[in-house]
Amino acid sequence: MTYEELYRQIRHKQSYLCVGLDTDIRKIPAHLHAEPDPVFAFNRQIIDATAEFAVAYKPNIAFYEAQGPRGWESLRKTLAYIPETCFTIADAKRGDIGNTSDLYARTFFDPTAAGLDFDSVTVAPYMGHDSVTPFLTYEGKWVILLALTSNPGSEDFQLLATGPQPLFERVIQTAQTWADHNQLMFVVGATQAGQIGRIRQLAPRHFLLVPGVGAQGGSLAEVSRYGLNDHGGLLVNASRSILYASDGRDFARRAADEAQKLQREMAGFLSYEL
Ligand SMILES: O=c1ccn([C@@H]2O[C@H](COP(=O)(O)O)[C@@H](O)[C@H]2O)c(=O)[nH]1
Repeated sequence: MTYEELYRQIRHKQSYLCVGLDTDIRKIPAHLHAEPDPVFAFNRQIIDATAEFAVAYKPNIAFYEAQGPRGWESLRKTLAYIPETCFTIADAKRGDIGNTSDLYARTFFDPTAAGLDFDSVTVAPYMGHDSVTPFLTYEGKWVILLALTSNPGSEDFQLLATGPQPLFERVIQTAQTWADHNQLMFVVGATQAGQIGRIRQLAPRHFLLVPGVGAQGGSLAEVSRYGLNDHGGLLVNASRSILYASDGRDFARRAADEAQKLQREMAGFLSYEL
């Protein structure tokens, strides 16, 4: 999906919601365990219930890998089920020496390899340019680079001063020499809303993937205030607050309610920006 297509979806749905498919087999409603593939049965109903409110879906790969071969199959079916009009993110946080990154990229971007054809993958910047650029050789595919993450440990390295700037700012600036806003996004935690204005100055056109509203307590209002640009420019992710709004038979309806609540709030912010 291109930058302009993503923007069109944001305008059309009046939403920059990304639903995180962090599907934990231990948390899904009991009645789904009778299904042949409980994780896919859960995801299918979540996608059906939320697709009108969301422009993106982000399966977190850990939740599927932890299930072994069954998990990879659930992931493959889930990805195939997500509507074409939605942007897809493999939240895998990969990155290694060049030939290894090359294989990670094939895993998520080349459908003839592992049967997966994601639009994007999250990548850790720590190993530098040659660990990231193999992902950028796929036309029409995106790298979403970890910049300033939502967790408390983000302080350990990302905020360390490197000369006059914290390390995460150097990541954002240097990465823009590898790819432009048509192929590169940055992860910025919603819990870091105080930094989003500065990040917008450094990367005015790039999309920011913002996890951390809902269960982690980040503020959608603050993120939107400082992060929106003239193309939306944000994908705000919520996982647990949507997926596990109920653990009963009404889980999909309750997930839709949560997604709609976020979408309505987003529509209010977008009406000033688009
Ligand atoms: O900085 C980061 C980067 C990634 N994540 C991921 O996003 C979701 C958040 O889930 P919630 O349940 O909405 O808290 C999850 O997959 C994380 O691994 C993040 O939270 N922060």
